[in-house]
Amino acid sequence: MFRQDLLAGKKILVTGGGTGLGKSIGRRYLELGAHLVICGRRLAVLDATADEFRAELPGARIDTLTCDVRDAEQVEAMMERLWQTGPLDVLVNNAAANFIARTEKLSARAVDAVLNIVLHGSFYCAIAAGRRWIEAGRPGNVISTVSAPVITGQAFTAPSAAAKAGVLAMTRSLAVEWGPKGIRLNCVAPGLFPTPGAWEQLFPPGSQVEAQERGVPLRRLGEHRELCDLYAYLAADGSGYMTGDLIVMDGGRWMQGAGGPTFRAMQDWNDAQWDAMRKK
Ligand SMILES: CCCCC/C=C/C(=O)SCCNC(=O)CCNC(=O)[C@H](O)C(C)(C)COP(=O)(O)OP(=O)(O)OC[C@H]1O[C@@H](n2cnc3c(N)ncnc32)[C@H](O)[C@@H]1OP(=O)(O)O
Ligand SMILES: NC(=O)C1=CN([C@@H]2O[C@H](COP(=O)(O)OP(=O)(O)OC[C@H]3O[C@@H](n4cnc5c(N)ncnc54)[C@H](OP(=O)(O)O)[C@@H]3O)[C@@H](O)[C@H]2O)C=CC1
Repeated sequence: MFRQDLLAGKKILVTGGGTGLGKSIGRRYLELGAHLVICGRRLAVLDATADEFRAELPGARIDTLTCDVRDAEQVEAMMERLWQTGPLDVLVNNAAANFIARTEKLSARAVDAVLNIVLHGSFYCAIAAGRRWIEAGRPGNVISTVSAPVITGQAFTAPSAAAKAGVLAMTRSLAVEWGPKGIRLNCVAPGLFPTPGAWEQLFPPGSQVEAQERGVPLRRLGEHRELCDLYAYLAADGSGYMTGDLIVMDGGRWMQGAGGPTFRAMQDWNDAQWDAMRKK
């Protein structure tokens, strides 16, 4: 889809880049010539991913940095180290946490566990990068991973929905505040893109009442490559006029809600069922 050197010369940080979607996005950035930096809390996970990438893509430039994004001091220290080898061009706020629970049963620590990673972590990273871009008079680019519940809300995952909605509000606020300085920010809301992390937390064995594809108008799950190409586009200069946007890539899943189960069932009606309905 893209020229192989689309991202050559760009240094890109993917938070939570050692696993799941962050790992897939990082791999795509490397394929397209970027200098990739990944961070997360577990160095062994980051190093294993980096080793895998180096074996797959000889010559790939990849650095690993441990950082708990909940801690503003660790974020500052990470950015300082990262900048020592040259400025960052793109920040991808991907690190997140989520779990299913009845909201009235959540402890304060449980609420904070999600809000601190998703909302505070994304804020700390955006400010630490943004301040450096502004001081240096450089353009910047922030891509934040949110989810469709920023539009709809989502029962039993209220802290994640609220935190991601906060990240969208941050994105739109800073798109205006920092736009004149050449810094742009956008959000991506992926639908169902299987990863061990998300599936362990959100779809435990036995919890499914129907095949997950049934809830998606396009009747399939997302492929990582499809999502990664969107992140590649957003990281590239060719998307330079996009800012403050929310791009949902979910096969139409989030729009199912308004029709309810009856209209959803109609997606699978045959001609006889439509004829019977007309004759009534
Ligand atoms: C298509 C649908 C849209 C989906 C959108 C979003 C998807 C995702 O974000 S998927 C990403 C999934 N990946 C992860 O969650 C990985 C990171 N997760 C974690 O690190 C843990 O799961 C964490 C969130 C619990 C944080 O770990 P840690 O900081 O080590 O926290 P503790 O284990 O000490 O727990 C803190 C606090 O939270 C309570 N708690 C933990 N799990 C649950 C639960 N399932 N239900 C209720 N409460 C939970 C835990 O008990 C602690 O509270 P206190 O007991 O009061 O101390
Ligand atoms: N998979 C899907 O279908 C969907 C995913 N998303 C979003 O996509 C993103 C990736 O999720 P996914 O790949 O599925 O799940 P993962 O669990 O694989 O990814 C979460 C990543 O965040 C890192 N992380 C968690 N807490 C911290 C922290 N405090 N500091 C630094 N890093 C941290 C984890 O690494 P470590 O534990 O080592 O710190 C891990 O690499 C998330 O933003 C998620 O909300 C949104 C909608 C759907």
